[in-house]
Parts: sequence; C-alpha cells; structure tokens
Amino acid sequence: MTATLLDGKTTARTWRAATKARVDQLRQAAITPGLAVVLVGHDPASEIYVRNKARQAEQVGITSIVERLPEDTTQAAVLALVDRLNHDPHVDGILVQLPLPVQLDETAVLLAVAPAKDVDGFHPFNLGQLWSGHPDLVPATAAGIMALLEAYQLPVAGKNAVVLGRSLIVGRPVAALLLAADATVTVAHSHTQAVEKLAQQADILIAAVGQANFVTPAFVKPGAVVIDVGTNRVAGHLVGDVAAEVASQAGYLTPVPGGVGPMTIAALLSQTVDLAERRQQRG
Ligand SMILES: Nc1nc2c(c(=O)[nH]1)N[C@@H](CN(C=O)c1ccc(C(=O)N[C@@H](CCC(=O)O)C(=O)O)cc1)CN2
Repeated sequence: MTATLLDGKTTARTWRAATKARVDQLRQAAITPGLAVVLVGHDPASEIYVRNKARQAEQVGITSIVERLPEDTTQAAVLALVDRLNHDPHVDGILVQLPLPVQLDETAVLLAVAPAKDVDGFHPFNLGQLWSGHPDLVPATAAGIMALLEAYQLPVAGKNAVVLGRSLIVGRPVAALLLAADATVTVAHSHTQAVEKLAQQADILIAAVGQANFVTPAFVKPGAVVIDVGTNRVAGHLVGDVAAEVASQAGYLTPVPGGVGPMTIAALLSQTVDLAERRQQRG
C-alpha cells in the first residue's frame, strides 16, 4: 500500500481562486481587503513566509502592508505599531509573524492585537472562542489542515485523532478544531509516555513536533491519515516531521513541501476576506 498524497498546493490554489472571487465582489462595493503583517528582525524562514503571504495576498486582490521593525526593537515600539494598525480603517487583518526576537514578550504583543482584526486567531479572546466550541478567527495552519481534510472528504467525526505537539501555532488550535468537529482528541508532547503506542491508536495523526523524521512507521496505524506539519531544514532541504517510509503504512499523507504549508497561507487570505466582508456588513 502507498498512501494517497493530500495535495495542499493544488487545494490551496482552488481555495485562493474562491477567495479572489470574494475579493472581486467586495471591490465592486469599493472595499479592498487589507492585511498588515508585522515582521520584527531577520529570521530567514520568516522572511520567506512573509514574502509569500504578501505576494499571494496581492494575487487575490488583498492590499498587503508589511511593517518591518529591526531585530533590537523595543516592546513599546511593537505595541505602538500594533496600536496604529488597530486604528487604521483600511486594515482588516493584522498578524505578527512568529517567532519574535527574545527581548519581546510574545504573549503581550499578541494580546495587543484588536480581537476583531486578529486574523491569526492568537488573541486569548479568539482562543477562548475556539476552546469553548465556537471557533471564529482561528490560527491559519489549523484551519488549513481542516480544509485539506474536508477537500479530500476525509471524515473527522467519531475518529481518534492524536496531535503530536502542543504549540500555540499548530498543536493546540488543531486539537480544538478536531474536537469541535467531533473527533476524540489526544494531545501528546515532550513529557508524554509511550508516544508511539498512543500514536498507533490514531485514525488521524497530526505531526507538529518540529523534529525531522520523528514519526516512523512504528507510530502509524495502517491506513491512517497522517498530516505532516514539520518544516525542518536539513542540509539545505525542507523536510517534515514524518519519515518517508511512513508512505507505505499510511492511507493518506501530506507531502512536505506542498502539503500543509500552502494551505496555511490560503487560510490566512480567506480569513482576511472574512474580516473585510464584516467591514462591508457594518457599512
Ligand atoms: N504569525 C504567524 N507566525 C507563524 C505562523 C503563523 O501561522 N502565523 N506559522 C509558521 C510559518 N508560516 C506562516 O507564517 C508558514 C510556514 C510554511 C509555509 C509554506 O508554505 N511552506 C511551504 C514551503 C516553503 C519553503 O520553502 O520554506 C510548504 O510547506 O510547501 C507557509 C507559512 C510560523 N510562524
């Protein structure tokens, strides 16, 4: 058996086309969606992701502003910028690219983003909505994973899902979304005992640990859906958290690159347009 690959690149392209159609509608009503991206410092991976976000936003007709701040920026300067964006009527969505330089308090910065413009869904208000079973603005990678499962008509309700990793960006929000979709969810992390055995119970296995080739065939129930969220650079190559041999054990598998990554940006753009549509409804 060889796993069916879940093609995030193609699925994201289709999603972006739908998003563009929504932008075209808004533009007829003289509304142009606006996305502000705050990038502090020069993390090379963040530079790539921010460039891709801005380029793809422009391709679907969203105006994107990238606000760059130097590596040694103070907390006060970041908060002042976020406050300005919170009050800018042309900005529908604000995101602060993570990780932030060490001198900055990430929690305080994310708290400063107005919940109604929190297109990344990291504000405690939106996380509270998510965990209380009423997801609204949700973290993009988690939304992208759910959209990919839906695009391939892979059922979630009643399935056992195991999430490897408990990060703010992926593990926690995808666990909440799987729960909201009626899966039985287990979150494993660095202190979890017998993680292989636990993972073997999964119909849906989400690998978001940030360790190349962490998930071997011994983790995978034959036929399981395996979602690889890893973006590890090994000898200049991008590799996931899932070892290549898993392809002969899983039923469905996301490739890296070309799986979850493109879906993350497609989800972000779609959610930016959700916010612009709300602006239109407010009149
Ligand atoms: N504020 C945020 N920061 C970060 C997030 C986030 O959702 N919000 N997620 C990650 C990085 N990320 C988006 O920001 C992201 C990661 C990967 C990709 C992607 O398309 N990957 C491609 C490969 C690209 C490459 O060559 O590196 C793929 O997997 O095919 C998009 C977005 C951390 N920070």
